[in-house]
Amino acid sequence: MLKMHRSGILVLTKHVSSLCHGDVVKHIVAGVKKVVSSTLYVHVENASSKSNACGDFNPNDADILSRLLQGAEKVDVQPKNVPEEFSPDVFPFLWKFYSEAASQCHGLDVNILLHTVGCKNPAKHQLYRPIQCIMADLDSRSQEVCQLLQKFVSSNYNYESPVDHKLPVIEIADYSKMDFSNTTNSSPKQPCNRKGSIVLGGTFDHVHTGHKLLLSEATLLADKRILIGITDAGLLKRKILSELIKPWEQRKIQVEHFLRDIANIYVNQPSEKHPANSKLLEIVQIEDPIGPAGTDPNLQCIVVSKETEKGGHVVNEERLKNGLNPLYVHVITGGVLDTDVDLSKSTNESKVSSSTLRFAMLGTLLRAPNTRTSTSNHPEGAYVIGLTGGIASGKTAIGQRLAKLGATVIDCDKLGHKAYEPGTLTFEKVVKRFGSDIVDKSGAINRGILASKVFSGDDKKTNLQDLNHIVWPEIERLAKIAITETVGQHQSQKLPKPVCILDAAVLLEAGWDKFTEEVWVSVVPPSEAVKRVMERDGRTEEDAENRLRSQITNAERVKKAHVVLSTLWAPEVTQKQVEKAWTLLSQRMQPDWNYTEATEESKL
Ligand SMILES: CC(=O)SCCNC(=O)CCNC(=O)[C@H](O)C(C)(C)COP(=O)(O)OP(=O)(O)OC[C@H]1O[C@@H](n2cnc3c(N)ncnc32)[C@H](O)[C@@H]1OP(=O)(O)O
Repeated sequence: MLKMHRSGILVLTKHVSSLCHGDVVKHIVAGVKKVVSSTLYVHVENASSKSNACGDFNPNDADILSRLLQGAEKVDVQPKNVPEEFSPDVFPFLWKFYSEAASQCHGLDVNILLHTVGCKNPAKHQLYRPIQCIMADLDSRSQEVCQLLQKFVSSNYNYESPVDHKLPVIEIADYSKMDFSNTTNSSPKQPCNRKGSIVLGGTFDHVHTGHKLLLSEATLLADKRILIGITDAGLLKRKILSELIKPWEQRKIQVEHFLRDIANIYVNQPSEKHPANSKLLEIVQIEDPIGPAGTDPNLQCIVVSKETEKGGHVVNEERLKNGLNPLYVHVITGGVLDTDVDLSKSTNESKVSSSTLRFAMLGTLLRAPNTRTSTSNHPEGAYVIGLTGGIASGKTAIGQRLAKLGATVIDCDKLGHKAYEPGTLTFEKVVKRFGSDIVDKSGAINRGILASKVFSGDDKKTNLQDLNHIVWPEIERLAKIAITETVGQHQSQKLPKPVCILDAAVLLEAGWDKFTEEVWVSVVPPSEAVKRVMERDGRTEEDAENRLRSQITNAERVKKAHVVLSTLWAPEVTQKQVEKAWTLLSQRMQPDWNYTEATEESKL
């Protein structure tokens, strides 16, 4: 059985055209899967457009490597980073490798290195993440091959390694068992030429396989400059689960890190000194779908996916209007990019797109649970989860599902009603503040009348603030009593620590997150919430919107959420999310659970 490593570099010596053949990539990825779990770098040695130096396979691996090393050792005497044409098979290879890895190796972050592709005598390249082993398509039983590979990797890359001895070498592809017939005499293809300065755009929420392909092909086609427009939050409001889209700055950094890792690029001003033939990367914020692609005269090519090809033509129409040359539209091989898929019909999380990745985040832990502080006035003996969300976001349905799984749900809306029952001090305070016209014939507060004072009219804001100010402390007191009673019952029956769900619509506005271990937020789009309030409570659209506006937004809630759930789809989809959230919660309630270790593991 092979030892698993967190990270490694795979050296592929066979020519890309042969690597693209049949199931070769599939076999290679299956081999990699047994060796690395977290980060993989892939070095493609032979991507030249000329006939491949080592591709018509020489059975003597050491010979191949010696030749590679001769190249590596000559770096000081030869000019570095000399551009050359590369084989068009690089594109299908990238697509095959990235998509095969996405389907076989869940959680493996693959980075196919491109600084050698289309470049003679590349300079030593910096790998930004440590590597623990070398994998190759060469026979690692030979000590000579292993030593040469170790030398090859150390002379071509700067990297950190957590192992203090030489990196272990593992063979992952035995070509002798693969069929390469038909690969050598295929008709010659046109080599790939650089297309000048390249532009591309997108949301780049989670850099997934589709984005990696888009960014890789753009990098290969660029000769001097890559301009990337990343969408600003305003453009994203209509996307599915838009609240879960990462902030712009974070999305920019992810794109930049990926490109710095795989290619010879720089991000500061061109006047400064940079390695020969490195490419300038510019990332800008775009507030409309066209961005600078429509106005920058120094661009030659736009890189798009099949799904966004139309956008490329829209850009060209805009350029023509602006008196600029149209761009060459390069459509990448395969890939699914930022299209919002219909998750109500398909809950298949394996299809890679940003929306499916956001969907997969539902129910998972997004940040470390709160730690108790001496000032948090935290109820003892229970694991308290604040369940919140906008009006009609489905909190009650989620609470009921959690109750079936074993949680104790404390309904704070109901406690709110109890708080000002006749005869209580809170009743007197509310009536004193809002007038006796809110008291109905039975002597109880008429919530409909009270609601009209706090959700509509000129004074609604102050009125709501005052009502909250009077009622929240009492609801908090009643909620804490309910938690203490639950703890008492569990202790007397020798049951494990209870999970108490504090179902509270305005938990965050009230600042009650300070005495919870976690905040779980239920989100539905505002339009859906309004529709539900009209149907559920028989309210007018205006009334429903007023209530919604009196609360904070989904995005504000998600910023403080540990777990996000959504009842937007069929009940069974909600059930799956809740079960996932509950299972993960049970794991983190174990005494030996550790956030740092768990998040490291979940990256595997
Ligand atoms: C910190 C907390 O979350 S405690 C729980 C919420 N309760 C409070 O804040 C107490 C003040 N609220 C109240 O007294 C009542 O809700 C009233 C008088 C405003 C309205 O009463 P009713 O019309 O019967 O509404 P009800 O209490 O059933 O609540 C209906 C919706 O109003 C919203 N709502 C309730 N209180 C508030 C508030 N203080 N601010 C904004 N929205 C509120 C909720 O979103 C709730 O819908 P949801 O359960 O789908 O989320």
